[in-house]
Amino acid sequence: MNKFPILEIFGPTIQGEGMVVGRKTMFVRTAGCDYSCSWCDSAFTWDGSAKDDIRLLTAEEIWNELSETGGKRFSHVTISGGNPALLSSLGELLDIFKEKGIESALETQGSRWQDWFYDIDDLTISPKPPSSNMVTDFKKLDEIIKKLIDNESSFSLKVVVFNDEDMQYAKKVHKRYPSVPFYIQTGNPQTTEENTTKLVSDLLNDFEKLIDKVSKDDELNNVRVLPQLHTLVWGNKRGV
Ligand SMILES: C[S@@+](CC[C@H](N)C(=O)[O-])C[C@H]1O[C@@H](n2cnc3c(N)ncnc32)[C@H](O)[C@@H]1O
Ligand SMILES: Nc1nc2[nH]cc(C(=O)O)c2c(=O)[nH]1
Ligand code: SF4
Ligand SMILES: [Mg+2]
Repeated sequence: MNKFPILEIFGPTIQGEGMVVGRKTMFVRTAGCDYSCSWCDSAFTWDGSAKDDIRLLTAEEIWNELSETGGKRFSHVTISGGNPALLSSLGELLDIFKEKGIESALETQGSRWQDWFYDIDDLTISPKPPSSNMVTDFKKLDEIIKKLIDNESSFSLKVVVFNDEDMQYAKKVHKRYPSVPFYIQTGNPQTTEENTTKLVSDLLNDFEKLIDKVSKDDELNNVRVLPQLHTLVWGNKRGV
């Protein structure tokens, strides 16, 4: 039995981001990432600060905990991290979902491929813009996107935008893969702010500015602009 490093299992809540925003879902958050984005809102998955909370669980144990936590009140599970695509055997969990009639979503940055991506219902690839300090391997990303297009997978691209340079990057990604549904998401620069009223007010301002930029840009006609809905509701709270 393979074991997977798990940091959080929570829900039901709503998917706060991207292609299935608003969908009622459970979350499974894996530990470990091959990136270290400067603004990561889940840095505890890779910076060592929550290393004592990591549990090694089998797919069956993850399923049992999802069932105990969510009861009969869910039909969809989102796998996020960290980068869940580091886990080559995670297909074992997707086999259980299939058997139980549960739909799945994945959040990953497009740095690694796994064949179990084919079994995900709503797959989000979120390449990282310059403000993250990460560098996109476009050869790898090309390979991943080609496989998903050839398989007719339901997937999207989501780029978080903090500044004009990020917007240029977002445009470059959208141009490179014009047939892939494209989402632009507000960046949260205050991931440790505890004053939710202030945070939400600032984020709504940033969201408005982002909408304005996209509205004025003739290369961004076929895109969707979204905030992180969960952050607008719960601020930087974990496990929601
Ligand atoms: C925490 S990541 C985990 C999954 C995967 N490592 C990835 O980055 O796609 C989940 C999503 O949150 C986004 N995200 C992380 N920090 C953020 C921030 N400060 N503001 C807005 N979105 C953020 C990421 O870009 C990604 O789309
Ligand atoms: N409600 C909610 N929606 C989310 N969408 C992506 C999340 C993530 O951290 O990957 C996330 C999260 O942590 N909570
Ligand atoms: S790739 Fe995702 S989890 Fe990893 S550091 Fe970046 S935002 Fe955080
Ligand atoms: Mg998050």
